[in-house]
Amino acid sequence: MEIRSLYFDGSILHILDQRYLPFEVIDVQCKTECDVWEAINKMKIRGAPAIGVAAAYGMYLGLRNFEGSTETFIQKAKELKDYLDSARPTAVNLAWATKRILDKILSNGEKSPEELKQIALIEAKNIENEDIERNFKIGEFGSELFTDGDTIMTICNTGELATIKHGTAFSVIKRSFEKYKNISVIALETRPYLQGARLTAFELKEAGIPFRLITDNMAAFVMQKGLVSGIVTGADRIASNGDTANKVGTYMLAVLAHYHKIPFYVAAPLSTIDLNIESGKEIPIEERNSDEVTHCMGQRIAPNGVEVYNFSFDVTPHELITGIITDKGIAYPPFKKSIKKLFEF
Ligand SMILES: CSC[C@H]1O[C@H](OP(=O)(O)O)[C@H](O)[C@@H]1O
Repeated sequence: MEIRSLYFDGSILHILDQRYLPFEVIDVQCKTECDVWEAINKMKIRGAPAIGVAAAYGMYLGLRNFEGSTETFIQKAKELKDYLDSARPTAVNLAWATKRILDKILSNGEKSPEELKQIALIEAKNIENEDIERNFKIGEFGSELFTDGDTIMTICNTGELATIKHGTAFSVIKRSFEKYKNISVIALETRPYLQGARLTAFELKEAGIPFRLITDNMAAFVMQKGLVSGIVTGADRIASNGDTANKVGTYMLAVLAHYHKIPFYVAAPLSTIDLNIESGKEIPIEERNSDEVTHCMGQRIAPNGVEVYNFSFDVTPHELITGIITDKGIAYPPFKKSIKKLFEF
């Protein structure tokens, strides 16, 4: 079954509501920028690259019925970017995508609003199509790091549902499975949204890749038992020094990998690298509703009124990262230098 996180039919942005997977396939029809904002904020669609593409289409949906001068059209586009960027703060791909659309409009400021609407739509389609090629290349580069018989651990979901196609860390896993014998996966369930149990397990099964699903608190023991050859995770924002924000629990894996001398890789397109920040200290970490912690699949599991922490991401210091796999190649320490070099290609 072909899994698509989203598709634009020329009028409506269709989003697969991931909150109900793998049990129900529900199509969310986004007709306005508000529909897109809600789809991102409520995690109907999630995954850094996927929310970037959704927001790019959200810019078009917010502009397509605009009437007025080019000057007020540009002002509207700037307001739309700020609005859509506010849906979720951590994944830089969101703001990167809306900036792509705004910059395209600004560089064509002499055109009419009707022409600029089409330019915005074409740029959104470009961002969508580029994601496919980028992720395929991530898989090619990353699979060079593995060999026959390897077991790859991963957290959260970085597959087709988090991107447009191939995935990021999932692309490395899939390409390794295609190239080598006896590749298998250990996937963390990834509380509280259960991206691993609900989405990655679904995608691995669809792909016919052997895997074991584990609870997040099993990760250390599984590593101590020597069952993990390497770890590949996704990323939501990578600072210019290589510090990486990713799903909460990633930092835990990195520390454990360091202790157990297991290679720890991050996989992401260049659009996930934020050269405007020096370190992970500057990355905004999203905190979500406490219900996600006190409930599981809508079922209350904690007493009423308990206090929680619900950090949706954490930051892995670059010192714990073996390499960063991108669509332009693999960056190795010192990351400040190697990341900069990737942008020169
Ligand atoms: C290739 S997806 C990158 C990243 O996004 C996920 O977060 P969320 O499910 O909250 O959107 C997770 O951190 C993935 O690694």
